[in-house]
Amino acid sequence: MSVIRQQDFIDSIEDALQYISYYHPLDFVQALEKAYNKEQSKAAKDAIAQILINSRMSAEGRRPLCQDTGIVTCFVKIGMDVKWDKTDLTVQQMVDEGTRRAYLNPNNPLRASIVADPAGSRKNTKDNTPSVVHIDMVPGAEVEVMIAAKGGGSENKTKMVMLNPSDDVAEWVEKTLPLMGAGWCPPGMLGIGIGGTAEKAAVLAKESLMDPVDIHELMERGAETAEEKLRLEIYERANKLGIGAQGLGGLTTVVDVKIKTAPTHAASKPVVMIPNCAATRHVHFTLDGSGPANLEAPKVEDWPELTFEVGADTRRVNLDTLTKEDTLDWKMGETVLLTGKILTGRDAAHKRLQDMINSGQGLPEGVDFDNKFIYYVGPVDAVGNEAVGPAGPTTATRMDKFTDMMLEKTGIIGMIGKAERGPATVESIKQNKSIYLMAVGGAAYLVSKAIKKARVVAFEDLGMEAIYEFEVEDMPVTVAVDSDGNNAHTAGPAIWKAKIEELDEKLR
Ligand SMILES: O=C(O)C[C@H](O)C(=O)O
Repeated sequence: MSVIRQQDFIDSIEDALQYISYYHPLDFVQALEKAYNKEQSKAAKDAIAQILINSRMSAEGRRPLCQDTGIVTCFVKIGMDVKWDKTDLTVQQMVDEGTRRAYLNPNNPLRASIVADPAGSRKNTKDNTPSVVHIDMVPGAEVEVMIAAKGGGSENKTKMVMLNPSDDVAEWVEKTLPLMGAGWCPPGMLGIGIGGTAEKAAVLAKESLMDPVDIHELMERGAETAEEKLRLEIYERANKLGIGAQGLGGLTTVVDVKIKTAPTHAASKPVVMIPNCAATRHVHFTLDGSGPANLEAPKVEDWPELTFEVGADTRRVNLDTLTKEDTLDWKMGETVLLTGKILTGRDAAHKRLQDMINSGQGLPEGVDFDNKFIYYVGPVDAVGNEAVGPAGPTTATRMDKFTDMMLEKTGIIGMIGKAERGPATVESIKQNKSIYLMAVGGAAYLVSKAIKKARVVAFEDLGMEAIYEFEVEDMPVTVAVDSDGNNAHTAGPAIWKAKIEELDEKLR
């Protein structure tokens, strides 16, 4: 029997969430470094470089890797021989208390992303609670915790299917992965749950993502079980799709595939696939009654030292004098350095803008989109002398439904975000002679260094979803859809899928 102090548990949760906000797991860094060294697609290699540079900067600066500091997801395995020193708080309440403290930490505040009343008012709870807690009673006298901060962009791409018993899981993954686009910020991991019931498969998929990256070890020793064989097959088929980093086309889409299974009904084969993004964050600790968890800081020397430099001939633009005509010769794939003012806005702000425009109220006071770019972002609050905290792009695809309105009614020149736009939006960008630029998702701390000033101009009550004005200096972006409708997110993967087939042919 061991006695676990509630305070030790809460302190450990708080420490763990702070820790994973700025330390990528080292196994993931090493997997990304391998992918970087192997990558032949320039766009994908540059994106991985930015993710790795960002990762090192976050570890050094102890600031979040990504502006989306996630929804807390916690697996707690409680030994049957454990006794708590007090019983006033439930395990859910203890995890929530640790979460609250971690997210409101004044030295490294994390972004509060959780909204209550999801089908109604969607009001931010302001402290990132409640967390999602899975509790298991297990043999023993310890409490084992696996905790993650899961980004919304990758969670949104979860897929579930009830296959027929004889259906092939690898085939389903190969068919489904391209439909998930790039909003999950590849390269990352795929967690796959097979069996049980529908909800059991989802929990298995999520739990599988808590394991370290070890696919290369598996390749070396060879598969021994059906699950291991399937992991290798899916890893190979997924990477042959050519989706690549940020969906720009390239050799590495996934750095590992994890599978967990459970016995299921003879009539069923439930399968859930959950991707983990480039900002994969999780840690594992055990409490035995001797005090809180002691999470050792990794050595920053273990991160690769990379540089990302744009070419001397890169287009530099002054946003404060830019017009739509100036952007007409910007070409898909080109890097552009932005200096000047941009306005931000994401899901909740777009919805409110739409309501205001439709009701005849027009734009809120102080908001003038004329000849401006809108940046889809929800930043972390600033500390010290930062203008703003980590502020990487959010998934632009979610804003597709508002794009006609923004292009036709507000005077914006174009948009900045991450991931692909749908076919109708690409067509609308072409018709309106607009442009869509992308920044690298998962390089949020690096991106924030280009933001020199920030102020809220409207919708302050929306928290991180308010409309901000940012003043940026040499903010690097890539033209993802140009004014002729050329689209990097369809062209890149198609080119790299064909190149990978060619490379395979040569190796045969
Ligand atoms: O909420 C965000 O900032 C980003 C989100 O995780 C996304 O990837 O779209």
